[in-house]
Amino acid sequence: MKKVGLFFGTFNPLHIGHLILANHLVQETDLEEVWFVITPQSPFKKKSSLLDNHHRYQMVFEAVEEFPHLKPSKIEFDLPQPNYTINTLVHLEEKYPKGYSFQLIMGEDNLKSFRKWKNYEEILARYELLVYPRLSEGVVPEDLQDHPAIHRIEAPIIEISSTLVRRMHKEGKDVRPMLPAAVWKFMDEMNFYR
Ligand SMILES: Nc1ncnc2c1ncn2[C@@H]1O[C@H](COP(=O)(O)OP(=O)(O)OP(=O)(O)O)[C@@H](O)[C@H]1O
Ligand SMILES: O=C(O)c1ccc[n+]([C@@H]2O[C@H](COP(=O)([O-])O)[C@@H](O)[C@H]2O)c1
Repeated sequence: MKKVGLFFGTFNPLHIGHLILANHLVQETDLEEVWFVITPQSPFKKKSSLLDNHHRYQMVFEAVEEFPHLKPSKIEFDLPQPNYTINTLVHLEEKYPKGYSFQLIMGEDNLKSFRKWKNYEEILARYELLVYPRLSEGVVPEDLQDHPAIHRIEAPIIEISSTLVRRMHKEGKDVRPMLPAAVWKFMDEMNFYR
């Protein structure tokens, strides 16, 4: 049984915060692989300045190419939008009926609003959540604090965001240290987020 951690996001673009976290999980937990699931349309996010799915995929693909345990996933590209994670999980179980066991990777910020996710109770009944620390406002709801399906894991906190990268880049500032080299190269060549 291959243990796969699913890391959902818009990755607009992927930055080193995402990459460091995914690598940390693969190195420090019993996850064999982490899949970056590129979400076409996140339920609570606006579509403004969102690059085409395939361009976001391409950047993840190039960034993880040299890391054999990290993979990009297009699984949500043909699913209805906005992309509810429960639907994707059902689809994944159909596509990989044997040999894989999936867990969800989630930042503590998302856990705080997790009760707004579609069918979150069903997700918790069927999947383990690996929750890593983030700096964020608010509190984790009491019923999720000691939930048996929720596992806290240690990981470095790197508080940068794609929004910050896009904003600074648009202002003509240097963002290269925040991006994997391949992401920067593609973004620059394609004139993204200008
Ligand atoms: N610096 C970070 N460290 C760890 N996890 C992060 C970091 N930034 C975002 N994440 C998490 O990674 C997942 C995918 O992130 P997403 O693509 O939404 O990036 P983002 O940087 O938050 O984007 P945006 O600024 O465009 O909203 C989300 O679950 C998000 O909480
Ligand atoms: O299923 C839901 O209801 C749901 C609600 C919000 C977010 N998600 C998933 O979580 C991912 C990260 O969310 P966000 O808002 O931090 O970008 C996003 O790409 C979706 O895959 C899922």
